Amino acid sequence: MTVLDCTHLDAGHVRTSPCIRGLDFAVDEGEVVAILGPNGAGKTTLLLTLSGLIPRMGGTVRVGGDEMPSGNPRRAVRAGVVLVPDDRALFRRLSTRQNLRLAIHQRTRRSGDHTMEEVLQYFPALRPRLRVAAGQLSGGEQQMLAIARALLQKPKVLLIDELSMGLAPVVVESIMSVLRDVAATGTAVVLVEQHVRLALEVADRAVVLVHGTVALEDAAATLAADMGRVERAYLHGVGDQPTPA
Ligand SMILES: Nc1ncnc2c1ncn2[C@@H]1O[C@H](COP(=O)(O)OP(=O)(O)OP(=O)(O)O)[C@@H](O)[C@H]1O
Repeated sequence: MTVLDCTHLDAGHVRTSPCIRGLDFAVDEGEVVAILGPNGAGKTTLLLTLSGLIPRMGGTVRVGGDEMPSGNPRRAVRAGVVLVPDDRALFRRLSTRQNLRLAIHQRTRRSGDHTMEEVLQYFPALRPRLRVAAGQLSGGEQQMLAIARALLQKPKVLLIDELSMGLAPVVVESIMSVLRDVAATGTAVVLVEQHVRLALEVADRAVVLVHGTVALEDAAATLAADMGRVERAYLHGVGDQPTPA
């Protein structure tokens, strides 16, 4: 069942020139979708718009069938749309446990919220690090903490911007496998990723954004088996043109 549905979405930072134009995009419960595309394609802008951190310029965003007001991050979180931003936005001087406690304190009153214990089961590596300041954690541990904190909000749609940034591939793979477990519980996961191969390994479906529109969209496994299509979409903004002779 569709959990997030955008139609004719226009978004951006300068009203006269939206960098997302007329985007139609939907995600099902339990689906992992990778948003790929070259620098400046509008991937981060899309996540910021979906999470209400910047107002949209046109179109609609529905979560569980309910239309979201534009530019209302609290409402987005209440509806179940939770963002892990690319800078991870941790309280660096607070301990791992304090960061998690703050998230529990902030969470909404929806029933069935995750407890700290439940999210630590996803990331057991954080257990011995609970007293350590977030700023002292390794990059991988910080990313785990950022995702654990987001899970405490009991997201219906988890948006993650550049999970792999600054992390070794082996660390990224282990975090991505946790995301598959999260998706198996029905949470939709939307990953903006520069690391195309790793993203295609974990995702069910991938969307290549170029200049704010969908240049290519297909099952991740299909794209992983034909990276030439992905490369052509990046280079030319079209995914299905024949390779030039
Ligand atoms: N705060 C801002 N003010 C004005 N323009 C911005 C701002 N942030 C991004 N942009 C512009 O919006 C466009 C889309 O940027 P966005 O960061 O969404 O792209 P992206 O696909 O996430 O790329 P990257 O991988 O480089 O982050 C770019 O042209 C960028 O220069």
